Amino acid sequence: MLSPRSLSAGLSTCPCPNLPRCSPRRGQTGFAIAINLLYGMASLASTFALLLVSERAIKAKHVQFVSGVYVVNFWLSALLWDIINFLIPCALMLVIFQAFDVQAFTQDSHLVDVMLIFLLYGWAIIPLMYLLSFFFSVAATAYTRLTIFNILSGTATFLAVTIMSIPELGLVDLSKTLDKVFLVLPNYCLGQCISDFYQNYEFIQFCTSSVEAIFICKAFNISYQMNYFSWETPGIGRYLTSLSIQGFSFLFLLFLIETNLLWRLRTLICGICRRRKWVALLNRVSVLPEDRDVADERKKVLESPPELLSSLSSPLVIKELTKVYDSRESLLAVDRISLAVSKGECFGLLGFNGAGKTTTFKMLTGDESITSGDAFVDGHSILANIKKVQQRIGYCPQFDALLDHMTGRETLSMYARLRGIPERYIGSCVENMLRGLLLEPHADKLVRTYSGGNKRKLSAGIALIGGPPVIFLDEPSTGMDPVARRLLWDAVTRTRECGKSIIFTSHSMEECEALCTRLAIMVNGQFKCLGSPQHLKSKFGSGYTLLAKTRSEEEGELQAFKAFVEKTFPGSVLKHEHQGMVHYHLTNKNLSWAQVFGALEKAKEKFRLEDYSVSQISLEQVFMSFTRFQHYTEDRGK
Ligand SMILES: Nc1ncnc2c1ncn2[C@@H]1O[C@H](COP(=O)(O)OP(=O)(O)OP(=O)(O)O)[C@@H](O)[C@H]1O
Repeated sequence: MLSPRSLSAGLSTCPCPNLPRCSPRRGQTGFAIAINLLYGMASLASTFALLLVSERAIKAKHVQFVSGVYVVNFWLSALLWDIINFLIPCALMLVIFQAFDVQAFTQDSHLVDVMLIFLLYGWAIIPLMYLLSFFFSVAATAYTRLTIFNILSGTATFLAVTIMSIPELGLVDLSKTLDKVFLVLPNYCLGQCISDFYQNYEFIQFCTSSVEAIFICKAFNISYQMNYFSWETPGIGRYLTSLSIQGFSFLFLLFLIETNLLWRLRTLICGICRRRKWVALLNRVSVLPEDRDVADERKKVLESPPELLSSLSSPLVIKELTKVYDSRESLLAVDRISLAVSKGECFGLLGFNGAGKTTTFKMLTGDESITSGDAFVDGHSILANIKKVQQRIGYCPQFDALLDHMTGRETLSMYARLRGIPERYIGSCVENMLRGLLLEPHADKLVRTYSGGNKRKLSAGIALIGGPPVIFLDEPSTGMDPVARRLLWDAVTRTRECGKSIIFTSHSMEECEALCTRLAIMVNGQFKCLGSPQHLKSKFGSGYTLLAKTRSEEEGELQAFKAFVEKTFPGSVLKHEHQGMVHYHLTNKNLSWAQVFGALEKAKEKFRLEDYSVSQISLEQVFMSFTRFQHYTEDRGK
């Protein structure tokens, strides 16, 4: 029997060299169309991974999930939209077939058949591109590598099978085996569908054209299928069936990955293997003494069930939350923190770079796995029901997770919709947020044209819109100008006063003093102190701060003033000295304001001080006093 592929490759086995319909040149047409189509489709298909890679890399996808998007909705809507977009160039291709009178694809109702081939190919290749997009974090790299993959998995496999099916090479059996193996590749199936469809049409045309032709076809055992979708060669039934199954399989794998089932399984297995190592790591750290307030908070959380704490108006309960990163060597990033955040509370998480603040947020929003412990939002466990938790939280990540091709207004409207705000209120809600954050002049500009500060405002707006019960803000005011920062503080304060729980990180002590009702200083993944700003200042910063400026040209007077301070306020510590400016910590707790000012007013005349100020110890000084606890591992010292 003659293989249609051997003919399609333009081989000398054509049984009817004198008949124009079966000339080798005509035999090559289907093959050539298939090859060219595969090249085109290789680059078209890889474009469907571009947006996904960027969305995942900048965490925009995560923020959408946190804002309440269901995994199924996210992927099926993406698939539907991409298939529609994919079918547009496919429809143009049909117009080209029509324009060039490619009868095999245009006669009878073949346009519909070819469209079905394209549709099933799209159904299979798009989810495959979605799956492979997980291997990349840069869109351009994803595009080039996926195009190469598509070319190899389409053109190369199609060519290999076609060449091996030449009887003279003696590899027909191998080609048949490979034909079955490559059925798992959408690009291969597309090539075969187009090529075989064309050949089948040619055979039908020739073999049914005259009595002699029927005789020739019988004599040379040329098989053709009147039903183009037949299972037997050159029907394309098995390729189409394979494409349909591939679509379902790739989507199934995608949901396995997205629902973190595979990842959870891996974490569970790794957890069992590494548990002993982790326990040793935790035991090593646990010998350090704990601050009284931190211990009290831990006791409160551990002694009451989270449901009870939630009903007692603590929507966020963190219970012994721990994270160990297992990259090169185990790194304890978050060390058994316990905390209950009440309604209407703004809790500040302060810490040095690499202290573990962002990791805590990542675990609380479902972006990172939890090594041990748990957290509860409105009584729902993160471990058991992350979706319910995500529907109740707003998240402003450390780096802006914004979609560049949308405007600020569109972005806020989208998140308002995701939060479930009724359609009729969305406009006013978005307007209020834009006004509140001073974003109105930029509302209709594309996000990619925004300055860093405006992007930050928009990220904060996304977290605040719709007023979820618990809001996480990771360094929300970074890069904002002073006016914008104050507007953000106002927005955060208004949200807090509406009874929402806010937990935020910042490196600005001024911001913490302005916003926090309570705060904790985190060092090496542990809370080192916890309480209201005033409580921490009183507890860790007794005494006063003295800043004085002498006339720098007179060194003698400076030395005399220093001697005066040390004599008048015994135990005072010189913190800094710079160009005639001295910074003292007056440690004596029993000094009154009157004593300090009285002494300094006299000194002002005597030592010709340019200026001086006395203040209570600042939060920054309290923060700085914890520097000694921070150890910088290779990773920590970012
Ligand atoms: N994916 C990761 N793999 C391994 N180690 C990590 C990973 N992410 C963070 N770390 C390490 O965990 C520690 C805590 O990092 P984290 O980003 O939580 O700190 P942070 O307090 O948010 O710092 P910053 O103030 O600079 O944002 C650091 O030592 C960091 O190097």
